[in-house]
Amino acid sequence: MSPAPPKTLSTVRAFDGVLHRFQHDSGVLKSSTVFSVYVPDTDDQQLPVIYYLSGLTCTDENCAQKGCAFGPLRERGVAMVFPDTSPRGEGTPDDAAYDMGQGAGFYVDATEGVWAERFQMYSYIVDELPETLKACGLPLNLNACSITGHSMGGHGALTIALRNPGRFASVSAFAPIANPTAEDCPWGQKTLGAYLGSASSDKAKLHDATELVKSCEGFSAPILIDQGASDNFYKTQLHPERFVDAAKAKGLDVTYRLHEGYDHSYFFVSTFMRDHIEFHARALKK
Ligand SMILES: N[C@@H](CCC(=O)N[C@@H](CS)C(=O)NCC(=O)O)C(=O)O
Repeated sequence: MSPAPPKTLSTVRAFDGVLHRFQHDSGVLKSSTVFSVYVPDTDDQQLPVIYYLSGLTCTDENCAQKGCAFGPLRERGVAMVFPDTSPRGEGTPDDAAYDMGQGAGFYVDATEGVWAERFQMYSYIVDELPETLKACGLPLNLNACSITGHSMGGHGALTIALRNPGRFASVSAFAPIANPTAEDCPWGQKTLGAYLGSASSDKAKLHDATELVKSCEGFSAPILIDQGASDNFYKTQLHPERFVDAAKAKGLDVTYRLHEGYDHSYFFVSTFMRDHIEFHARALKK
């Protein structure tokens, strides 16, 4: 079934391009949802696309406002799509804590309890969002795409890329939650446990980049991961080196950079955003 056409909420000019904000009724999320797309000015009707998946508590706006992505996107002639991080609105379940419920969809298809009906962010990003983008009237080539994300969104980018080999030209992550089913990842234990029944189940391991990479077949896209050494969540939640070691053992093309002094915030993300955009632009041949 074709998704309902999106409605334009706003357009704003920035860095010789336009940030478009759309709303649509998502059949997958069973709610109204919002996403943004930055499109640099161009005569090219076939711009490649980078999907940016945000972290806990974020909407489509955090990275658009603080990620410093537009200048490098304009220079390379690449568009960027910023989805929300969960379903929202009337009738959508939530949790009092910031790390579960609205703003914390974890890019999985929930199967348990109140979450199962709407918390279907994996299917939304993989299937419904690209279909919806086709109806936006923008000059995008949705067959030429890469994916990146921050924290929970880095987890989303890595797991979605690994589960869909050949779909993304490249994948990158800023401080990803890289091994969420591990006992020393409280975010994964709690929230994947709630959404999928148990964080140690085979179902949950399909949403764990470190577990997926150990058994991935046919995946050859280059991978870039940046991590701040002064990130409070580095050793207590994220564990990026576990993914990097497993990817290297598999012979994958992975670059890992640990940056002294950087924390988990958008000061860190924005510092290295240009590198990520250039990394993806090379893979997208821009
Ligand atoms: N609020 C949480 C942390 C949540 C958090 O750090 N979220 C990150 C992604 S994991 C973020 O991007 N926050 C929004 C922002 O900085 O704009 C806490 O106090 O520990």
